[in-house]
Amino acid sequence: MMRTRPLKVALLGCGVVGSEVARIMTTHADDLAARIGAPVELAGVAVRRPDKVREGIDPALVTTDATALVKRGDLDVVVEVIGGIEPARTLITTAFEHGASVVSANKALLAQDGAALHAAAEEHGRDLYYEAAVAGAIPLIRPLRESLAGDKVNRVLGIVNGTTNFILDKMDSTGAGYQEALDEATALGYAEADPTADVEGFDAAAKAAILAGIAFHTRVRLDDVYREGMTEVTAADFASAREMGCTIKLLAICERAADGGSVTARVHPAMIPLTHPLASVRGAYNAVFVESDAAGQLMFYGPGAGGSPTASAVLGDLVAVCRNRLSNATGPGESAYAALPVSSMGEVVTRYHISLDVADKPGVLAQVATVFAEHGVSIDTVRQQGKDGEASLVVVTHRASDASLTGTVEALRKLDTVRGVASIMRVEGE
Ligand SMILES: NC(=O)C1=CN([C@@H]2O[C@H](COP(=O)(O)OP(=O)(O)OC[C@H]3O[C@@H](n4cnc5c(N)ncnc54)[C@H](O)[C@@H]3O)[C@@H](O)[C@H]2O)C=CC1
Ligand SMILES: N[C@@H](CC=O)C(=O)O
Ligand code: NA
Repeated sequence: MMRTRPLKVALLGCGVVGSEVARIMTTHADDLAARIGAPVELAGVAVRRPDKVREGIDPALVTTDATALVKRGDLDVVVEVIGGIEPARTLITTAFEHGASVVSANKALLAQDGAALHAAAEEHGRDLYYEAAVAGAIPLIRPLRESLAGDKVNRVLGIVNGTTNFILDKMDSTGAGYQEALDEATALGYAEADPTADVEGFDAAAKAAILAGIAFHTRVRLDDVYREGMTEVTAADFASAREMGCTIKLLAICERAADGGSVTARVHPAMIPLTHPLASVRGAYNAVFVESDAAGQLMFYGPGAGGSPTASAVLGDLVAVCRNRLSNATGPGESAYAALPVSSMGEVVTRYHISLDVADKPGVLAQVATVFAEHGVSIDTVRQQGKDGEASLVVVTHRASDASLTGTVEALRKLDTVRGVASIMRVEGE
């Protein structure tokens, strides 16, 4: 039966995502009411620039005082799509204190302060939902939190940043320059307010922290995630990748150790075979593999960024949270009972593609091979190309620990015959 008193929703932030949330709340109002069992009313919209014309939003609802809005006391749900740490964190905790549940898209905040925010939600008997925070429109948080709650997840691997996938895809497929591709991603609403978060891997690392925490029922913070961005990926790297039948993607990889006693989480560019499903993820799309004991391998794929796709995830959470309000229930909170330590990057085991500039003379290959052997890193293939007394040597290893590889590279740099290490890239997905 439909309740007549509307559920009151406040929107904090009306940018790329917020404006789409407001639009869909209006255009789909009847369907949302039918699905929830009560109408949903936009009770206030906090913005930074009040003079901006916002189509479809009653100017009487607009305020620059987000704090007063969340303190009203009559709100059922606060949707936080401002981004960043403050004032978002204080606004969310204030919303809980004043009786509202919260839907957020803020991965940076959740990766840093997720535990405290979950605790605040629990203390006040309210919900904290954030499907939009990881991989945009793709349902991933809810499947991990709910659908896979009876299984044991061992690995989560994928592309979780739309901006960098868009840039890498353009560089690979059209030869576009980095800045040109980044400007386009920004204009399309994919990039963070400060795109450094995207290109330096902070955004993907925040998402990896959130995914690892939920998947492994443990606490993983942004600082626990090893991070390398994609700003150093060059056209030459793409050429090398192509010669190996690979492309380059920025991956987030969260793994449970084989003995189950610890986890790792990392973000870095990696070569993957063109035959791997992740290689064909184009533009701002994301794709994530989840591997678990009982289910085996699952793949989640879809738009990972952009106003409308992200608003879809926010609206899905809004419906879920509103339903919970009507039944005086709350959804699952934080599950961190496993309390697993997060191991350092040195313990991660994978394959490597190393490109060296070396002197083109007899014995160099043997010297280089000896260094690899001394560090216990087994070589899979070597390719050498000579040019005017110099040569480029490309070594692809078998699986080795990151610590052994780091030791190998340090020793290689000390060889007189090695002029430089042109690039080191991990090889995944084989
Ligand atoms: N754009 C995207 O594709 C996605 C964004 N997100 C997340 O959604 C959130 C919002 O992102 P966007 O909409 O892209 O950013 P945006 O920069 O377009 O929008 C944020 C809005 O908040 C406003 N704002 C800033 N401080 C405020 C304050 N104190 N009070 C009221 N309004 C304030 C800004 O003026 C701006 O209009 C961020 O946490 C972002 O990481 C998540 C998934 C995808
Ligand atoms: N900047 C982010 C937005 C979505 O999370 C991205 O590009 O993925
Ligand atoms: Na999502």
